[in-house]
Amino acid sequence: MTKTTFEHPKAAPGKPAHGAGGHPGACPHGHGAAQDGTPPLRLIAWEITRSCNLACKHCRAEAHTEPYPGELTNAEAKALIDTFPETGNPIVIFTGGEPLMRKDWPDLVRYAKSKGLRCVMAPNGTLITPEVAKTMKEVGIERVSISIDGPCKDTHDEFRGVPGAFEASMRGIQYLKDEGIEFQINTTVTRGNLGMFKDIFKLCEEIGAVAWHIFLLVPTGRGAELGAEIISAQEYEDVLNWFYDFRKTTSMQLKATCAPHYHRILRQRAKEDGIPVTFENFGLDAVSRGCLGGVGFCFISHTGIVQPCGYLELDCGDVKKTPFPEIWKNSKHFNEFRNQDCFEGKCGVCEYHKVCAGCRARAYTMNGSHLAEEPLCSYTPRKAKKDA
Ligand code: HEM
Ligand SMILES: C[C@H]1O[C@@H](n2cnc3c(N)ncnc32)[C@H](O)[C@@H]1O
Ligand code: MET
Ligand code: SF4
Repeated sequence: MTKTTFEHPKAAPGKPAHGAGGHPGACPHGHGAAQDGTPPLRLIAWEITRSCNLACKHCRAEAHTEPYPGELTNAEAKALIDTFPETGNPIVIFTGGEPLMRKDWPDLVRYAKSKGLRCVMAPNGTLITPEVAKTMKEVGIERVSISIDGPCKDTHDEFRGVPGAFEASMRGIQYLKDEGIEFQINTTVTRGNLGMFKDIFKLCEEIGAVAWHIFLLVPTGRGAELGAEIISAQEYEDVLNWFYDFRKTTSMQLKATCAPHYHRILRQRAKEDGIPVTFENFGLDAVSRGCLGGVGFCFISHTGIVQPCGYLELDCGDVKKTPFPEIWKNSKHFNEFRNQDCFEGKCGVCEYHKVCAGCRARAYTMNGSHLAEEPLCSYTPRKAKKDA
């Protein structure tokens, strides 16, 4: 059975990820920035439906099982896909909600593939049957992410709100493996599972995940009620330093998402270790950056609202009213994110801004503005120190 290999969005070895416009989110596929300096899109997270069969405690979407009104129709969804290639050559993440709850998902993926787009999917894993896995393979899904937030059924099911979720996801993973579809595990970091990290990683290894992506909890949606689960700035510093060291012990691809300050920590630690931050030494992390929202990444909601990411409900445009490439190019907020001068507090003066930029969603939910400083970063920029 042939195995699909998902190539990461990265710069060609030896070449910087920055395009002609100098944006760190520039195109990994050799396409430079547009003539006008608009950075090309690398990744689109597209919430094809918000309906979901689970009830996770932290869910940014506060997803429920019932249908949501206003979901893009099949025709609207295809018209949107038609516009994707104009923005660069983005990888499309078919997400949700639970993307498998949208009946026409195979048709949409087939259509996107016919436009030359690379497609990956982010189901929670519980609805993957042998037939679903076969269809995924047939339509050309290149990688699937499955979220696992605890190393065993008790911890995972408690967090995901539905008994049996862990075992159903594990079964789903087995069906993916049977079809030779590669998968990664996504884990949300909370105070509750911090102590279980080694066990979660061991599980990823045992089941044969190609990557482990950790997502640092954003207190939005149902996650806003999880105050006590949000770890402190110092705990973030500790866990991201641990992640830096742990990376050296495994060949599995590790990535910290919604943890932009990891890109600062990586550079601080690499400098101490005397290791240049190159693709050869650090893989994707060397050529990517922390918050890619509006710079190389965006999110499109089930109704067609474009956002910097799923965790920040900042309306940057409506694809039903404005062509998506125009939104990507002209959105006021996206242009703010492309210019450090627009940032407030220490993120506005930080020498690591270009590789970090802080989590814009946490800035919004915890500090009241999408341009405020990252609330969970303990670093004091050199310039802020001088001015103090
Ligand atoms: C290949 C399979 C992958 C799948 C299925 C996947 C899935 C997801 C999903 C579901 C989200 C959340 C979207 C949202 O609600 O906003 C996300 C976020 C994200 N992913 Fe992935 N991902 C994959 C690979 C990657 C890779 C290789 C990268 C590296 C560049 C990446 C970078 C990101 C970024 C930057 C975010 C947005 C969160 C942020 O702003 O930091 N993903 N991913
Ligand atoms: C794509 C990933 O996003 C996670 N996810 C869902 N809601 C939140 C939140 N509030 N904060 C961080 N991650 C979240 C999912 O659990 C999935 O693993
Ligand atoms: N439902 C999927 C998961 O939990 C993707 C979206 S989460 C808001 O991984
Ligand atoms: S986090 Fe994902 S799986 Fe969980 S309720 Fe939300 S959409 Fe569903």
